[in-house]
Parts: sequence; C-alpha cells; structure tokens
Amino acid sequence: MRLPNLLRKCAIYMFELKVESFLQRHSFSLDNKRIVVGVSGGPDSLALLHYLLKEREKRNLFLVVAHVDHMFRGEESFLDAMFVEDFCGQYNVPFEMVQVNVTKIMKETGKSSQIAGREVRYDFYHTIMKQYQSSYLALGHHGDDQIETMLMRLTRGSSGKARAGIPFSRPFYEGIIFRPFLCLTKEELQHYCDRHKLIPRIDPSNVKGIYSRNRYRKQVLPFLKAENSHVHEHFQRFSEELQSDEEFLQDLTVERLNTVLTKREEDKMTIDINRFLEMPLPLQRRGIQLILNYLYKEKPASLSAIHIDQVFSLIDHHEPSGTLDLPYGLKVIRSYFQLSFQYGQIKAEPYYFEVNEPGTIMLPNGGSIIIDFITGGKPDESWNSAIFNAASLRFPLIIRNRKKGDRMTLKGIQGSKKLKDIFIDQKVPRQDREVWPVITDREGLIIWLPNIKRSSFEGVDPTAEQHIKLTYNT
Ligand SMILES: Nc1ncnc2c1ncn2[C@@H]1O[C@H](COP(=O)(O)OP(=O)(O)OP(=O)(O)O)[C@@H](O)[C@H]1O
Repeated sequence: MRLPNLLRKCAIYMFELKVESFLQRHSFSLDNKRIVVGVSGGPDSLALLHYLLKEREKRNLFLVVAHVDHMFRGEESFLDAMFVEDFCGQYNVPFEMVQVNVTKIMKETGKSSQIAGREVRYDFYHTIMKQYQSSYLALGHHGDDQIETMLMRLTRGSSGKARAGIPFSRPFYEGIIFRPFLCLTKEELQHYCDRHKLIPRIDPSNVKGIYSRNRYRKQVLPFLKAENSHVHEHFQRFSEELQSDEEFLQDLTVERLNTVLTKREEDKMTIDINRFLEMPLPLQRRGIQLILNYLYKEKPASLSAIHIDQVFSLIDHHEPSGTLDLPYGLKVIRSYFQLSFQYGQIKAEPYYFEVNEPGTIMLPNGGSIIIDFITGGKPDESWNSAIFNAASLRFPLIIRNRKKGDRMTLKGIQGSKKLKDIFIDQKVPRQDREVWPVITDREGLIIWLPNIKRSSFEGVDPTAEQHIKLTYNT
C-alpha cells in the first residue's frame, strides 16, 4: 500500500475510533436503531449521514433523511434539497423534505431566523420520526459548535444547565436526539468529507455572517485553537461534567424545595423564607430558578440573572414586606416570612378568629397575635404591643383581616379615620393591607391596628384590676 493511502486509512480509522469511544462513553449503542438523520447538505451533516451509512449493515441500522428547505436563498436552497435527495438515492436511503417560507414566519411572528428555522426543523423531524416509527434523531453538531454555544451562553448570562452547552443526547417527544460528532472538530469533519470525496453543497455557516455565532466562530475560536489545539476536548469534558453536576444538584434542589413550598398551584408558588434560607446557597439559587421555570411556561428572553439577584434582595430585605415585578406580569411578593411568586391580582384569604382567653393566634400571613391577661403591677408597653383595661373590652375579641369601610378612632384624635387612609398614610404595601390583622371587640369596634396605629381604647388604667396585653409578632 502506498504511503498516502496508508495515512488516509489511518486517519479514517482514528476518526471512527473517536466516534465509537465517544458513543461508548455515553453508553449509546447504534445497534438495531431506526434513525432519522437531519441533513442540510452541508459538510457536517453529510459526513454524519455518510458515517451512519458505513455502519448501516454492521449495526443493522434503518436510516431515513429529513431535510428542511427554509427558502432563505431562493433557487439555491432548493438545489441543496435536490443534492441531498440525489445523495440519498445513490445510497438507497428514504428522503423526506419540506419547503417552508421561514422569512414569512419571521414577519408574522417577529421571531428571529434562527428560532423560526429551528422550530420548523424540529417540527418536521418529529413528523418524520412518527411516520417512520423512529425513536432516534441524529444531528451533526460538532466540537466547534459546542465551544461557540458555551461561550455565547456564558457571555449572554445563561444559568444552570444551559451553560453546559449542547448535550450529547436529550429527550425529544417520545424519542431521543443524539449528536455523535460533538467529540470532533469542524476541521476533522471537513477532512472526513475530503477523504471520502464527498462534495457538500455549501457550508451554511458561511451565509450566517451576520449572526453573533459567526463572530465567535471567526474571532474567538481561532484564538482558542491557537492556544490549545485540543480545546474542543476540554470544552466537551467540561460540558459533560457540568451537565452531570447540574443534574445532581437539580435533583437535590427539587427534594429540598418540596419541604420549603407552602403553596403550589398552576400559577402561584409560595415558599417559607426561613426554611428556604436553611438550604445551601447553590440550592437556593437553583430553587428560585426552578420556581421561575415552572411558572413561566415559555421563558421570557428578558429574564436574566439580575432578576434572580433581585429576588434574593427581597428575601434578604430587612422590611417585612415588598414586591418585585418580573417579566410577563409575574410578581414576587414578600409578606413576612412568606415569599409568593404569582401572576395578576393578589387575592387575600379572609380569616376570622374569636378570642376569649390568653393564648396565641397564628395568622395566615405567617405572623401571630399573643393575648396575655395581666393582673397587678404596671404592664409594660412595647412598639408591637397594646395594653387595654380588661373591664372596658367586650369579649370575645375578634382578629380578622380588614373589611371595606373599616374605620377606627385614634388615640388623641377626634372622630374616626378610614383604615384605607391609615394604610395609605403609613405606606403599607397594597398586598399587605389585605392580610394585616385588625382587632375588634364583640361589637366590631376596632381597638387596635397592630404596629400601625393606636386606638382611643388603649392605655394603662391605674384603677384597673386586670389588663389585657396584645402583642403582634411578625
Ligand atoms: N436544513 C436542514 N435540514 C435538516 N437538518 C438540518 C438542516 N440544517 C441543519 N440541520 C441539522 O442540524 C445540525 C446543526 O445545524 P447547524 O445549523 O448548527 O449546522 P449546519 O452548519 O447547518 O451543519 P451542516 O454543515 O451539517 O449543514 C446539522 O448538522 C444538521 O444535522
């Protein structure tokens, strides 16, 4: 055998070995699979199809090719489709294609060409997988794609698993997407095409000059490759480690979050702040992320790490209450030790307690009212308590949330004042007003608005035999 031929054989062998050991590392066997292959006609997916065709007999593979003509480049892009069809004809592979005017979709929906094109492709892949009863979709992403994706996401501020880039495999409807070429560079795929005398139609990456991906491809990748020619292997390993770390932490987060959630509805979640703060910090961050992912059926592009930081500021806040507006009308509301994530208007749960004797009443807002009977001596008054002459109160006392039209008489002031105005004057957040406790006597006279205003009924009476002390703990 002549030397160039031997070198060629060696290179092909090395290529196949790399892919095989990559598949093995992911415990993925090609044997007996029915696979849809996404083929654009460019070098990466043409090399992928060729590689799988070489394995077809040995592995007992059933292959079918899916091609999408996005109609971006008029006649040219239709010729790509014809090229792929012709290639499939030569190798006796079923070929399926669809023509979709993606530019029109972009105009109608305002989506970018990448997003609109991607949605069309993945829809079509799904259709073909169903049609051919295939559970596997093979795509030609490679190591350079991986580096670009990871750097772009990091730069953009992605979090969690997204930073790990493109996974080797992931669930896709009832099936699985897999990418056997993530272990290879773009250059290796180009060489593979050359060695097998494959002449791809175009390299679609060349027509993507305006995309930010191409700026990474042209400006960042050459620098990294010059620094270390194995950079793609290191990024790939980092991606895989990060993915498995993320999965592990994600499972832990779900477990812990379940113990912290006090409410879980379709469009509302509430956590207990004290229990939440007992979670390790990395789980706290992921916990907030999980809640947001759950509530946002479609994640807003404008949602960023800054919003997560703002949620944490609300948790660390010294004030017992506060609100944060997130994209798409999602609100985060802190009320004492409860943090709620919810859409739209805040509905207060009405509550009503009758009190006849000393004790503690736990309130739905997480606070409590303590009732003490004090006989003899001068009871001390603190900022969160109120003292009454027991004989002047008509029992049972009632602890409830406010009602429309509530008014109270204030200490040292003639006449009465609307609760609504008192709340506004004291700048009590709207959502807190609905759950703030109001204490009345049997006849409905408001005797105390805890921690906000003292009523005309309050005060120590030196002649009183017994006092009642009410304390509001938040
Ligand atoms: N028009 C298309 N029709 C079917 N599959 C496609 C199409 N475009 C891309 N794919 C699949 O998605 C993979 C990744 O797409 P991407 O756009 O990142 O790569 P590409 O530069 O188009 O790759 P290639 O050189 O294989 O065309 C491709 O390798 C291919 O498997």
